Amino acid sequence: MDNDNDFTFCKVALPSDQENLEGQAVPNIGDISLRDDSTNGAGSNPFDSFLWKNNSTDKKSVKEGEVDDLLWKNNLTDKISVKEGAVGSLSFTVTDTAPSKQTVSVVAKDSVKSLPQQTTSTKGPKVRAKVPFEKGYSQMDWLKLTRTHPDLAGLKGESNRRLIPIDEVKKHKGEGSIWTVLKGRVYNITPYMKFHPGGDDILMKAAGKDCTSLFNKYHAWVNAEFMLEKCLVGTLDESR
Ligand code: HEM
Repeated sequence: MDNDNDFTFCKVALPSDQENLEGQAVPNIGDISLRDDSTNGAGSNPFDSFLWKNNSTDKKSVKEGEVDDLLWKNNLTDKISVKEGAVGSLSFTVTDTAPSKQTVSVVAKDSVKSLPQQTTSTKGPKVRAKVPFEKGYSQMDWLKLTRTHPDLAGLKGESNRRLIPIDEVKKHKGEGSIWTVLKGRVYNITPYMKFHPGGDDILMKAAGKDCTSLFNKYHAWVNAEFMLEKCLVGTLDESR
């Protein structure tokens, strides 16, 4: 038989630029999952519009320095290590969030060029005063309560269009009844205390006074008008 016609054992050479790929695989490949990072998460969380004033991508797109916020939101409070590399035409990022769990994002190099916002920062996460919520006190639970409770504001039939002097607000700063003023509106936040993601201790700073500047200092983006809608007791009477 003429060996030139037998292709059975013909060796196929690798393209020269891939010759060294063998053995270059990501270690522990079995522990690595693939994640599509091409979306920025906007709209994927049912609370996005509930918690935040608008669905602007400002907060949720990953920009240099904003990764901390995203990590915090996803409860990734542990130290994060981010490794980047490239295999052929793919670049990858390995995010080590916990000792036993690794996540790798693989994106084509070309798409990275066309999406300049998909950058990561290896800067350590900021320490945020996030308080783990007690069972039954998540933001989902609060949303449900606002939809089912007949009188969260404790109005007992009174109108919530009443003008309320600050002196009256000051009287409601104790355990049984806690009012606050936010952007000119008076809210009975007593039922919200245990649902506050920053904790009820810090929210006590709002008790019996105008908390607008504190509120804006911590989270101006939070949609309090909507969240506390059912806690509205009136409008602050600024003339007194
Ligand atoms: C009275 C109306 C308030 C409402 C409806 C409210 C609501 C919220 C919400 C929804 C979050 C989670 C934020 C997020 O996921 O990005 C949060 C966190 C937090 N809030 Fe408030 N809050 C209020 C007032 C305040 C006040 C007056 C303070 C400070 C005295 C405060 C301090 C915090 C802190 C420290 C956190 C956690 C850390 C952070 O997100 O930076 N909050 N609050």
